[in-house]
Amino acid sequence: MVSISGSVFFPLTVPDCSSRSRKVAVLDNHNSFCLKKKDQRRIVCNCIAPPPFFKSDGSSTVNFNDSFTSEHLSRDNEDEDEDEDESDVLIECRNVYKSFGEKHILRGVSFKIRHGEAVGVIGPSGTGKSTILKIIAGLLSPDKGEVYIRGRKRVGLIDDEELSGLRIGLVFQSAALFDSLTVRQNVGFLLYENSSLSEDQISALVTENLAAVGLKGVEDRLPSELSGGMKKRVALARSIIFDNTRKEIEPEVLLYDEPTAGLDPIASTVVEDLIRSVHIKGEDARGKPGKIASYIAVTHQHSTIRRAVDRLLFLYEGKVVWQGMTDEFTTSTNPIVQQFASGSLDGPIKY
Ligand SMILES: Nc1ncnc2c1ncn2[C@@H]1O[C@H](COP(=O)(O)OP(=O)(O)OP(=O)(O)O)[C@@H](O)[C@H]1O
Repeated sequence: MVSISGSVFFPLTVPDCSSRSRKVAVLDNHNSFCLKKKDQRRIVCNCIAPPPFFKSDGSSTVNFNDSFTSEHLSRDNEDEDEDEDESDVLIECRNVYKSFGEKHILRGVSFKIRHGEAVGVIGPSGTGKSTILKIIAGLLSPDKGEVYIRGRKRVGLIDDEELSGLRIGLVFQSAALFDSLTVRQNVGFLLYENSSLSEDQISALVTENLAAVGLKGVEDRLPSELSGGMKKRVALARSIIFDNTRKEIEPEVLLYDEPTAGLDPIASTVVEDLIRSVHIKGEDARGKPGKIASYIAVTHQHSTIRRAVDRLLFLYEGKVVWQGMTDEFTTSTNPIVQQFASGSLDGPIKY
């Protein structure tokens, strides 16, 4: 199942969640919010049946490899990797193009995200980093090229509801909480809207997921009663909550759009550690393994590159021009990477 976590969907009138309001405002193709009836909205979409090597908790019975162990220039066509094990690929963008009017933003972007990976997307402003996240989330469609979700080509946007196999959550830079809803209603929003769980079951899940991000006893507070850092935690809890009574529980990929932008260095560290903690290779605030299978973080922050991700994709002039492990970023001899890492005005990147 590909699902878009709560951050994307905003209630138009935000009544009492228990009434399970039927109208929401959703992000349209122009990045603004438009009205849709709940019946027309398909949060669950573009899915494939989970292959047998995934267990009900989203973990895998096969060995997943870290896909890139050394830096390399990206090839235009990753189909060449015929001998590669594809069984752990959760998301693949293949030769993706996207223009906005005369602005040709993405011009053949190709990469794969594997189970267990923590990937950063970096590159100069305006190169389409957020755009690629929105395409992966199904909020925008590519003009050309394909997005594969666990090996199945996605057709259409988030309105497709035929297949299952992966949940995708998009976490915006701002916490984007609903001001007039309590923390409980914010975190449980998608479950109130889309599950058949009882109020008590949702409430218990909300408390559990808040505990995973280190928050206790805040369920009845309004967002205005929280600090900025607490709001980010609540937003993260809203992104990781899911209906755990379902027979098949799909792995989840989280997409973070500049999660530490505008934060001071210490607040950034807190968020970076939080991102690590909800990943399956991390340990959440309760000391339990995180639930997020893989994540992609768009970032400009050096601290986030160093602390929160393992592998980097460098987007420039519409393509992935370099990819490698984070420790290779500062030692790379690639002139584009060197200029970006040093912040120099001299080099191939022109502003
Ligand atoms: N819906 C849209 N309609 C028109 N233009 C758009 C739309 N979305 C993005 N753009 C344009 O596409 C370009 C890439 O935008 P995007 O936000 O993906 O870049 P970015 O690499 O994330 O930038 P930054 O690092 O500054 O956040 C920008 O010039 C932006 O103005």
